Amino acid sequence: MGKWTIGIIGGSGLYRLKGLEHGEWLPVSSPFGEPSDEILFGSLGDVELRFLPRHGRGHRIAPGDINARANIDALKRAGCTDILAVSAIGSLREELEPGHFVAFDQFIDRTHSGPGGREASFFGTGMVAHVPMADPVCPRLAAMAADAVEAAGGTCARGGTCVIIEGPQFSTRAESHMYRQWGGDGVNMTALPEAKLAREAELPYAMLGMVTDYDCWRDNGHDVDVAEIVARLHANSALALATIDRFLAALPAQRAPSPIDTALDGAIMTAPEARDPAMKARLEAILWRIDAG
Ligand SMILES: CSC[C@H]1O[C@H](OP(=O)(O)O)[C@H](O)[C@@H]1O
Ligand SMILES: Nc1ncnc2[nH]cnc12
Repeated sequence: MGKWTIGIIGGSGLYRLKGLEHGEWLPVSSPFGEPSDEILFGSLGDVELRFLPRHGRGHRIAPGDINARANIDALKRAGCTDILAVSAIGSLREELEPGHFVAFDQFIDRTHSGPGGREASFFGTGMVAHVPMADPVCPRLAAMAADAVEAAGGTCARGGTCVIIEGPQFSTRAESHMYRQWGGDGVNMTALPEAKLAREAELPYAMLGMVTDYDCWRDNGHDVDVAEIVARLHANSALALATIDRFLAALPAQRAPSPIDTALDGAIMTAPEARDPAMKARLEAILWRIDAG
């Protein structure tokens, strides 16, 4: 059993957290490049908190340019044990109305990862690792996030599949219909590769999607636009902040271990003597537990 240090990644409309005790924005450098912003260090009661706005304060960074490796590495260096990500999402289901929340449990990846774009792994040639992603979300965190939405007076679906598109354009109507046929419940541009990297960093991750719009599958002559999304984000911001407060307040005093804490056990394929030393050095924070053990 140990202490919680919760990393909150704020999406569109969530660039600051109010009410943190001794909250201080501090730079955290990462060998993977620049994180989206400084990290807000603070605490609420007994819980340590680290907050990072995914697009940077002022929403400077486009979805495809977010350096998710630097963000996750910096949160790991900042001591996080778990990550709760909050994101705007488009709804692919009639019953998921704007204003509702979804604690997703599955993702479908439609992003284009690779050099110069979204780097989707800390590992690669020189040190090869394959972590399990069958269940990309920590069920314990997701359930607590859904409880927190309800405690704050909101509505939250428990489970659902989010399709992560490359963006920055919204989907075509044909794509939106296809995502529904695939079983998608929501659509977003940012939860991946973030969730994959969190798993490689052995950080349990949950994604709370805030429905800002119906994606364009409805064929009712009203398609998604940014003005509608921003209005919804403003209307929902108090609920999002209250949800985070409730989430933190309801955490058990002690953190029981999660199987995700050891996700790298058995995942690294490269023999110790064949590992690239420079790569190993860059992976210092990700491999802390393994190297310390
Ligand atoms: C403002 S609509 C597009 C924007 O919103 C979604 O998520 P996030 O909250 O992380 O910004 C989507 O992925 C896009 O980044
Ligand atoms: N309709 C949509 N498509 C992709 N990302 C979104 N984020 C919020 N609404 C979205």
